[in-house]
Amino acid sequence: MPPSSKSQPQKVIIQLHYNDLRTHDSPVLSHVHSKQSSEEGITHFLPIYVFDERVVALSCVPGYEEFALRSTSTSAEGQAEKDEKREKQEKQEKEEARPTTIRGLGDLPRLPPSSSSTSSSPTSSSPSTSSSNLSKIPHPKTRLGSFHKTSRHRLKFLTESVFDLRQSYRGMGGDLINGGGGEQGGEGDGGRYEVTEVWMQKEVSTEEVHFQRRLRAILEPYGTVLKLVDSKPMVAPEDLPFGIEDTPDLYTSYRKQVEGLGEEMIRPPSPLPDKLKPIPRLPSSLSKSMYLLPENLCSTEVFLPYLLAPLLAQPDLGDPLAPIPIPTSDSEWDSYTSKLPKDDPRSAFPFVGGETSALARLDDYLGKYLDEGKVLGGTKAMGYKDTRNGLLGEGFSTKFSAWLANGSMSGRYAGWRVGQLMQSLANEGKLSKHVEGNVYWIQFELHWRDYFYYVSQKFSRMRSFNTERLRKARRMPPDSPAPGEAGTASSLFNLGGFQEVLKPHESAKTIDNWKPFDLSDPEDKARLFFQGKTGVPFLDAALKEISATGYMSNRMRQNVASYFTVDLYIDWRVAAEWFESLLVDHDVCSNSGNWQYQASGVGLDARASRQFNQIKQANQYDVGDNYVKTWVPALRDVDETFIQTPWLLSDQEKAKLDYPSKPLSEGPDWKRHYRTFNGHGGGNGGGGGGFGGKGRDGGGNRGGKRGRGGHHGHGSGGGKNKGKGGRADRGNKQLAAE
Ligand SMILES: Cc1cc2nc3c(=O)[nH]c(=O)nc-3n(C[C@H](O)[C@H](O)[C@H](O)COP(=O)(O)OP(=O)(O)OC[C@H]3O[C@@H](n4cnc5c(N)ncnc54)[C@H](O)[C@@H]3O)c2cc1C
Repeated sequence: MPPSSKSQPQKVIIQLHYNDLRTHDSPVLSHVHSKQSSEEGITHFLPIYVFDERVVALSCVPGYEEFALRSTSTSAEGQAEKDEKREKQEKQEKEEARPTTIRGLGDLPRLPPSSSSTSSSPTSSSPSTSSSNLSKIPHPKTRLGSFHKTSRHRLKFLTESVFDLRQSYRGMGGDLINGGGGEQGGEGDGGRYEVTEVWMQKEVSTEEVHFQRRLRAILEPYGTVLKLVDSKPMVAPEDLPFGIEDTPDLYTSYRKQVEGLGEEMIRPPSPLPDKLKPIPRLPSSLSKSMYLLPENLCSTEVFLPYLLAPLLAQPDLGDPLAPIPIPTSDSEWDSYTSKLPKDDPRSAFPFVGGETSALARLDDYLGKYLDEGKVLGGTKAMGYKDTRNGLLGEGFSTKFSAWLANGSMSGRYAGWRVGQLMQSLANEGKLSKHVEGNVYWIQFELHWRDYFYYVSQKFSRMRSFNTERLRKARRMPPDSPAPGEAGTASSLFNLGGFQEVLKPHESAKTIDNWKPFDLSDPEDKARLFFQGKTGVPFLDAALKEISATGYMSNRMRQNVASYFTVDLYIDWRVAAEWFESLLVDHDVCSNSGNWQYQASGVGLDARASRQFNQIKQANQYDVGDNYVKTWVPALRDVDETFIQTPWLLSDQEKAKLDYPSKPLSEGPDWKRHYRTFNGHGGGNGGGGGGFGGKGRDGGGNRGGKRGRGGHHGHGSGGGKNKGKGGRADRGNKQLAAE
């Protein structure tokens, strides 16, 4: 039983949400509401979400500027003064707090070991309108390319996810972050609170790891323990058949070993408690150490415009929007919402953020889960592998990635639901080999997500051991900063990537070959790439799509990454940063891991080169050239013979188009796939393949483009192209299978 005496402290567990914006399959909720936790006397549960100023531009958020400037000056004061203040603060906390939702921003609150609160201190909600003050708040940008850390697309998805989480908690009788008073704050009135534990999802990238270390140190003097829970992957680390440091370097070995776990591979999801433990009252002084978001700002509709304003004033390279100035008066703010960009109707990702929509998508794609091994529907999943290489519309792949990335969908739950669908189909006698291959492939892809998560950890750990070897390999003085990037502990962001750790001497030989970039130069190839001006319509379509929507299919991510890293051979990290900024589903391990994988000699790819033949890919996957027509309207009326290769048009015809006259780089094997080509084996599929041929990925796109203006392309191949095709083609086939 929870302690009832007023002199006894009430024990609180805090969950600090980050990339785990859900209540379903939450190990923290299960723990807090377990018998063990009740026996330990845990009486209250406080979930908090912190909009992180390192990744989200907060300069226009009402009241934040004042808070940030005040806390900067406070942090310069001496520790003794701080302690004195805190003592005073604790005394003050004899007052009662009004229900207020908190978003902590900036430094975490210094949580007093015990406190009770009685007074209200609502945060000002009038928007900050002075543009001179706004410049005092740092704007989060990426390191190499200086892109917004979080683009408008992900910001919207994130904000929707946070407020949806709040609704989920409210639906269960709780609240995200807090509410004192009323029904929720009634318990523990006049008592004292002891925060025994703070729980967070374990994060593995450098900045987050540093943050969690700092948090642990802040909490320690108060006797509060930071607990990290590894709730991101589909397969739990403790179930892996190897230690993280022994994670196989190659994906296929990783997957095969993990699949060897059989039925034990994916644990069932954590149960949801019927009723939540109450939230404690907040000390009124909290508003001094933590920015509290007032109730009236707690909706996407109201809050998002303040987050978007700094971004919309300075659109990044490639963004089709014209700049929208930051309002400078109350009346300008009043009309600001009407100027905000609408969602692009061409988007393949037309979804809103949050676990409500995540769970709806799971049902839509994997069927409605009724009971153990009983699932209703699941038609989309039954055609997953056949359609996953599509380019247009929401139906061609699961689209789980954005929810998985911010944790509003659990990876374990998604994988487990795939298993339930297979079980249900087997029970009903509907699991043909073909259907099984399709449904299973979703788990196959989810393993890629886990794999990048685990290898990122493995190599980050190895890297610190190998620093000396790396220094030697690159002939650097022993006391010089670690090779790669100063200040990073992870191999995810180093130019030499995982290979620099695995084979430092070989890596050192090629590392200086990567071409630099200068995004301020209008002719710079990286700049033109980000603007969607490569001159290759198939690629430009994808580059324009990601800028306009924050999403790009897996097929196109591979193509554009191959072009940037192999054909253009520009420092892959700046493109990875551009993706980081834009993607609604940005995930640090999947993004950098995949970029490294595409960049020759950097990632964990057994192949020496992964060069895609962009023309062959366009012929095979851009069914009816609709992808190019959708995203590059300037080429909509170009004849199908030239729409994928407009540089082959006459100068006169080219001059009529608002489109680059030639590609930034033309691939070595492209010509034989040009639709103007009258030689052997042209058209789709190249030598021996033909329209995707027997390639394992062909699926929904297979046979999509037939009989183009009398050009070849039914894949009979011939002459020197007959047979297996070039190295790049073999790479494509392998990739398509993955
Ligand atoms: C250069 C590059 C950058 C990428 N950056 C990201 C990223 O930041 N975040 C991200 O989630 N994925 C990334 N991917 C992987 C993949 O492209 C996306 O996961 C996928 O396109 C998302 O759409 P979906 O959910 O419909 O995928 P589906 O085809 O339906 O796949 C189901 C799930 O499997 C996982 N998955 C599939 N392919 C991969 C892969 N190659 N690597 C890791 N996980 C995978 C994802 O969680 C995905 O949601 C990247 C791929 C490339 C080539």
